[in-house]
Amino acid sequence: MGQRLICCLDAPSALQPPPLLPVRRKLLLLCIMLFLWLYMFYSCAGSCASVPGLAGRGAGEAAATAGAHGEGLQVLSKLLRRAPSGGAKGLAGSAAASPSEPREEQSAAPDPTSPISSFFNGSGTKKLPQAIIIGVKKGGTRALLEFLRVHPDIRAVGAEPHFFDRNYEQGFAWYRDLMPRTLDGQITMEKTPSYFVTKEAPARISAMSKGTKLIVVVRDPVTRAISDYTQTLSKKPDIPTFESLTFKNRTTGLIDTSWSAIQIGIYAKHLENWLLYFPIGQILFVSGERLISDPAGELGRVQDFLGLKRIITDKHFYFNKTKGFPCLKKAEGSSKPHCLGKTKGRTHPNIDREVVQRLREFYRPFNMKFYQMTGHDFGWD
Ligand SMILES: Nc1ncnc2c1ncn2[C@@H]1O[C@H](COP(=O)(O)OS(=O)(=O)O)[C@@H](OP(=O)(O)O)[C@H]1O
Repeated sequence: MGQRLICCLDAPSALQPPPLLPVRRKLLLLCIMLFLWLYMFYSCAGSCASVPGLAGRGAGEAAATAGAHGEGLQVLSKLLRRAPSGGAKGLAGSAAASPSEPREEQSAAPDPTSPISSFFNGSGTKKLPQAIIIGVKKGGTRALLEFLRVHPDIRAVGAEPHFFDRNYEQGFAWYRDLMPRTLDGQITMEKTPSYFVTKEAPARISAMSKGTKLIVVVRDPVTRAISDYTQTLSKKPDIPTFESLTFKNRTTGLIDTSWSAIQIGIYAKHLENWLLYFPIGQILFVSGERLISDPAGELGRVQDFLGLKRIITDKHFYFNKTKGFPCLKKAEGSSKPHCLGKTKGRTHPNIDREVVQRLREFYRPFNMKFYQMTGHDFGWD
């Protein structure tokens, strides 16, 4: 009996839990926590784009940022990339219909309705934009916005809201809701290139705020028209030739100014409309050509105009020979190089040299007027 007692006291007690159990319990608890954590991240995939630091970026880019923060988060990155990126209410439809911006070029909009996402969106508020890229279509507006997003003090909505032209009746609350959350000192931005040629846009933007800073990326109107035509051709291969659309009467050489591809390039005429509501100093004109040949230089001007520290410099860019354009060494929220998609930098069709020449003559007086109005010679002639 005594022997048995000694034996039982020495042996692991039946009353004590085996030493492995607490470890298992801890492991189980850890697993549950990890699962919950994964679930929360997965659920907020879209909304993470609204979290300061990731604002206005799609789930993929948000994921890339998460991935950059640690090895373990790389698994999360993959999950997030697969996560459905919901469109902001009412925006998806209008953006899909946008003639200036094919859908594949737009960043995924966040899903602000997810309840778990609001947990992550605690800091920052949605504000109406203080600066807008108002044009011009095919000027290089997407490149400018993507480059600006590298700046930590800029938060931009990825898709084109088309508020001041197509969605104005939705009201300012709708518009504000599309915006990413920002902290004090951060600038909210959007770009919709069609604003520049929309008659009502200047009065409407002025009604939102007289102090709104306006940015216009302008490009040689002849190349811009060809770029515009190339985009339409890529969607509708059966359209008439550029040459035939250019003229009302080819024999007399009368240009068809009602064709939007031609009309948009009469910059001086559109600018007059803006100057009724905004002083010229409140509008920055970015050269679409220089945005390609010297992106850092143009970005320097834009940062000055926005009152921001010059953080985006030549260190951020490299020239991608295959793409034929400058690209970002690191897209914001990613460690990987980033070029714009294949709908930017399309090969243009060859246009009859005489037609190009005629168009140059047509635009010359308007260009001169535009140089005079802006105090800047863009060198298109
Ligand atoms: N870095 C970089 N990468 C690619 N493309 C660049 C870049 N910088 C400017 N561009 C020029 O941008 C032109 C498209 O202009 P937008 O972005 O304003 O087009 S849109 O109105 O939003 O559809 C596009 O016009 P196309 O070349 O005719 O396709 C480009 O020439």
